[in-house]
Amino acid sequence: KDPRPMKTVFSPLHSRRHVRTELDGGLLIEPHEKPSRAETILARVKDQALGEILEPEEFGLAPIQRVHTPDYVAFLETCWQDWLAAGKPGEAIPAVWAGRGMRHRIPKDIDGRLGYYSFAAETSISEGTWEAARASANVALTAQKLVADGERAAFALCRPPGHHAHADLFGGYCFFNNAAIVAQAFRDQGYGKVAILDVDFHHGNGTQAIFYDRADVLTISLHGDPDLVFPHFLGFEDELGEGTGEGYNLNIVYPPGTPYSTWSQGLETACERIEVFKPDALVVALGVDTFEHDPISFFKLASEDYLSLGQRLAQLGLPTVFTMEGGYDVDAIGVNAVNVMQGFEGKS
Ligand SMILES: NCCCCCC(=O)NO
Ligand SMILES: [Mg+2]
Ligand SMILES: [Zn+2]
Repeated sequence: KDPRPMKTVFSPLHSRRHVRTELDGGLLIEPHEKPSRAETILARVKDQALGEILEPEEFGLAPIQRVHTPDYVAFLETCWQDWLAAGKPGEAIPAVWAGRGMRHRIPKDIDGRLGYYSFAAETSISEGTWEAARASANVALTAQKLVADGERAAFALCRPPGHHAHADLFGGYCFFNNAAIVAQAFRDQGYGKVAILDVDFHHGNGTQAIFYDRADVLTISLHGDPDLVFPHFLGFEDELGEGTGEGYNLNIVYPPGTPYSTWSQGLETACERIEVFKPDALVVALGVDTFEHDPISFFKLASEDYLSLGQRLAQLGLPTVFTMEGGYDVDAIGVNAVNVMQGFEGKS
């Protein structure tokens, strides 16, 4: 049991992601996934003296490409300049996809490549998105290194988030799947089994897909019913994994209005599954859009429930990396995210 306070990893480069648009309800709105989210959490970490705050080390592309395909990474690196070179007036937004009966091949044109490499249209790209996404992955990998070097737990204050990103798809405000990159880094460093627990309101579709046929990484997500909310096309309870991975994916789905008293039953099921799996490390994809006042979600967790969540996770007794995912009530995001860490550290 490590008595030392939990370290937080944060990069000011998150602010290089500052898109002006998000397609929502037929309008281009101010994006929910905005810089003040990370700044508010950072301020709360400092206000609560949670622990030391570190800037990330540079890990390069190799650990990213252990999860994401080289062509996808290359696409993200040049997307904005390709879009500008094509003379487009606005931010880069995908608008065309291969529907049923069409071909999944990689077009030359930037509009075609935006569609090929995404699954949703709300996630605009502009200048600095690449740099911010790379920094977010470095934040996650620095937290993983802290834990691998002996810390009991570390908080990767990631922005942009990652759990919706597939091996070669962006969407849901995500580009690099930070939680998956951390899990794969643990595996590459000899941790035989890793569990990823996604407590974000939304299904971690990217994380599920990346490890779906593998038994060495257990993926679990609690989330709003995909029949009703994003990501709509994955995250149902009958998705159990495939091939070698069958039995190593668990989705726990809840309806609108779900309070912590109900949600925590799913958390208990998840924790019991993790205990049976006996992993060598735990990655928690931490979204706090489960909050009762979150503008885009429909669960009813209260701020104090995040203390309980942290306490429960600590009881697993595993080396733990938290990767920041969603949460859009910016006034409350700092208290809610840091409550998880303080609960983990024993605060009730
Ligand atoms: N209308 C798009 C909603 C994207 C989901 C964002 C999120 O918080 N995922 O965890
Ligand atoms: Mg989730
Ligand atoms: Zn979310």
